This record gives sequence, C-alpha cells and structure tokens, in this order.
Amino acid sequence: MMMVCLPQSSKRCAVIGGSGFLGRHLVEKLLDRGYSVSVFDIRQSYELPGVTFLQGDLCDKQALLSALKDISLVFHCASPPPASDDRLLFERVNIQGTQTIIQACIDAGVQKLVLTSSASVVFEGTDIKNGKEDLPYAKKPIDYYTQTKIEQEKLVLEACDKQKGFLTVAIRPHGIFGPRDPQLVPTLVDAARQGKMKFIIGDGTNLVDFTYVENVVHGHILAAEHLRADSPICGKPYHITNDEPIRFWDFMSEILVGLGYAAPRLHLPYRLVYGLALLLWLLTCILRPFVSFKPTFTPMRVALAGTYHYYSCEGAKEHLGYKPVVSLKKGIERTVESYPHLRHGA
Ligand SMILES: NC(=O)c1ccc[n+]([C@@H]2O[C@H](COP(=O)([O-])OP(=O)(O)OC[C@H]3O[C@@H](n4cnc5c(N)ncnc54)[C@H](O)[C@@H]3O)[C@@H](O)[C@H]2O)c1
Ligand SMILES: CC(C)=CCC[C@@H](C)[C@H]1CC[C@H]2C3=C(CC[C@]12C)[C@@]1(C)CC[C@H](O)[C@@H](C(=O)O)[C@@H]1CC3
Repeated sequence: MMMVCLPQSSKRCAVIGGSGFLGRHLVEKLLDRGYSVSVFDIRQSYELPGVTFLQGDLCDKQALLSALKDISLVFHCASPPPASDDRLLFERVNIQGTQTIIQACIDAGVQKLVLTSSASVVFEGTDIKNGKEDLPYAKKPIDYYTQTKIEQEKLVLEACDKQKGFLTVAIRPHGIFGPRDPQLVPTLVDAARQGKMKFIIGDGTNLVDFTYVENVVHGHILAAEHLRADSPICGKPYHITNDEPIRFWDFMSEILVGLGYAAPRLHLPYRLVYGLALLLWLLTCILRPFVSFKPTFTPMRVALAGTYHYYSCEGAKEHLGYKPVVSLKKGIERTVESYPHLRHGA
C-alpha cells in the first residue's frame, strides 16, 4: 500500500473516540505505521502498549487541552451510538462537542483534524446510486444522529484555515463492518434469534455499500498524510467505500448464513414496513416517559434496508490514492470468523 513518508514530529496523534469500534482499529493501524498515539474517550475499553489513554468527555475543553498537548494530528471518531435516538445527547456531543474540539485544537496548536463523518449526511430515505460528494446535505435528515452529523461535518470543514495553519478534512464511510463491531452484526443476530429476520423488505434488489473497517482506517490515514496546505483535500469530504456495492439482503444473508442462521426469504412491501416503523417510533416517543422500548425496525433501518444507497469513491482514489485493501468477500469471512459467540446455538 502506498503511503506518504512523514517526519517523526508529525507522527504524534490523538484519536478522540479511540476506545470505539472504528477508533480502536485506527489506533492499531497507526501504531503499526509508527505513530505514537493518545486516545481520548469517555471510557477505556482496552489496553495496548504504546498507547496513552486519557478518559474524559469531549465537551470538556480543559480535559481536551491536556490531551492535545504536543499533538499535531487529531482524528475525531467519537459519537453517541445512532441507536440511542437521544436528540439532546447528539446535539451536545456531535455539535457542541465538535465546536469544543475545534477550539481546543486551535488553542493547542494542532495542525490537522480528520473527522469521521458519514455518507448518511446526504441520505433522506430515497435511492442514491453512485452518489458523489457534491450531493447536497439531506434537507430532511432521517434521524437526530444524521441531523447532527451534518452540522458536525459543516463545522469541521468550515474551520479549515490555511492562513492559520489549521487543516481539516472529513471522511464519509458507509456501513462499516468488521470484528468487534458492536452494532451491525450483534443487532442482526439479535433480530434473527427473535425470529425477526425471515423477511426481505421490498424486492431485495437494492444495492448498498458495506465497508470493511480496515478500508475505512486506510482512508483516514491517507487523508491525514495527504492533508497539506497545497492539497485539494483541505476542507473537503471524501467517501470511503469497499467500491463493491452489494444487494442489502445478500450481505445480510451472507452474514446470517455464515453464522448458522437461515437467510430471509419472504418479501414484505417496503411502504408498509416503513409506515409501521414510523408508527412504532411515534408510539415510543409518546410512551417514553412511562416505558422504555427499543424497536428493532426503526424508520432509519427500514429505509436503509429497502433503498439503494451506494457512493462513488472516485474522489478518494484521485486525491488520496485510495484503493480498498480488503475485498468484501475477505471482509465478510473475517467478520463471520470473529463472532464465534454469536453463532447459532452458541
Ligand atoms: N459504524 C458505522 O457503520 C459508521 C458508519 C459511518 C460513520 N460512522 C462514524 O464513525 C465514528 C465511529 O463510530 P463507531 O461505529 O466506531 O462507534 P462506537 O460507538 O464504537 O465508538 C464511538 C466512541 O466514541 C466515544 N464517545 C462517545 N461520546 C463521547 C464523549 N462525549 N466524549 C468522548 N468520547 C465519546 C464512545 O465511548 C466510543 O468509544 C462515529 O463518528 C460514527 O458516526 C460509523
Ligand atoms: C433491517 C435490520 C434491522 C437489519 C439489521 C442490521 C442493521 C442494524 C444495520 C444494517 C445497516 C446498518 C447501518 C447503520 C447502523 C446499523 C444498520 C442499520 C448506520 C446507520 C450506522 C451509522 C452510520 O453513520 C451509517 C452510515 O452512513 O454508514 C450506517 C448505515 C448502515
């Protein structure tokens, strides 16, 4: 894989959200590539030689300032989980927290900030085929998570200032999967165990992107290493995908069958399921003060399961020299092998 060589001083970096799924894979690869890494996260989920952990809330500027001392490069991949559906939490962490990170980076003399955004910032629940980065932000974002990811990306890209020597770029991954993912495979298996994965929503031909975590990490590191004042990537977003769109339901079936569960077979009309999911979501909002109930089929999940949403990564190929390093087939194999505890009957 082609990477740019950097002087040792620029190899000190911080990963905000480094205890999470993507963050930890990023930390491991950065160590392999000779970076010295500090993790700033609200929790510490592992220990690794060569990594300094600082536990704190990214909304706390003083805590951030201590973590960013002598750091030239920051990766920001922290977010509350999309399933939390908590508007105030998303606003506090993704919007106000990101403003705090930008300010702390500038005050601490950080030179580069790489944000993990999401391709969903342009998704409104209708088909996107080979979407490029020039698609407009969703006018009606499908949930609070997406709404705040849009604001977060705008803040980071607008903060790019070549004169001040503070450079920013955003990576927009889509459907990250791989070992230790707490979201996609566990939710899928949970639904299968409850007998909820018998149905295909829609006709099942919709193509989508699922991106193996190591490819997402590769895109982040390339972005960091190409981020210079004379580079066209300053202040820009880039899609990072596996470049192999797959039918949503084929991907789900491969994971399910790989783990010993039956693949979904029966078809349900998309509009019917979306309407039911919307109704259920409204009900949970109304009943929230009395009962806490988390439906498996949220409007966002149903929209993702029943529409096309795949993106072009030509921009990343041209400006970052990006090319996926792990194929979809290999990524699925590695993912299935990594979840022995979620196998049918385990
Ligand atoms: N998983 C996906 O499919 C996917 C796709 C596109 C974009 N993303 C983005 O990638 C990033 C990483 O996602 P992930 O799947 O690794 O999630 P994750 O939940 O595994 O990791 C997020 C990390 O952020 C930390 N965090 C949350 N609130 C914090 C706070 N207030 N202060 C400090 N740390 C805090 C969490 O403790 C966690 O370790 C997120 O920005 C997410 O929006 C994820
Ligand atoms: C239909 C159903 C309940 C399937 C189970 C799997 C889903 C839990 C899973 C399928 C697509 C996933 C996905 C995300 C979360 C988990 C899924 C809905 C994201 C919404 C997570 C946040 C990211 O920013 C989104 C992105 O743009 O990449 C993800 C899109 C895919």
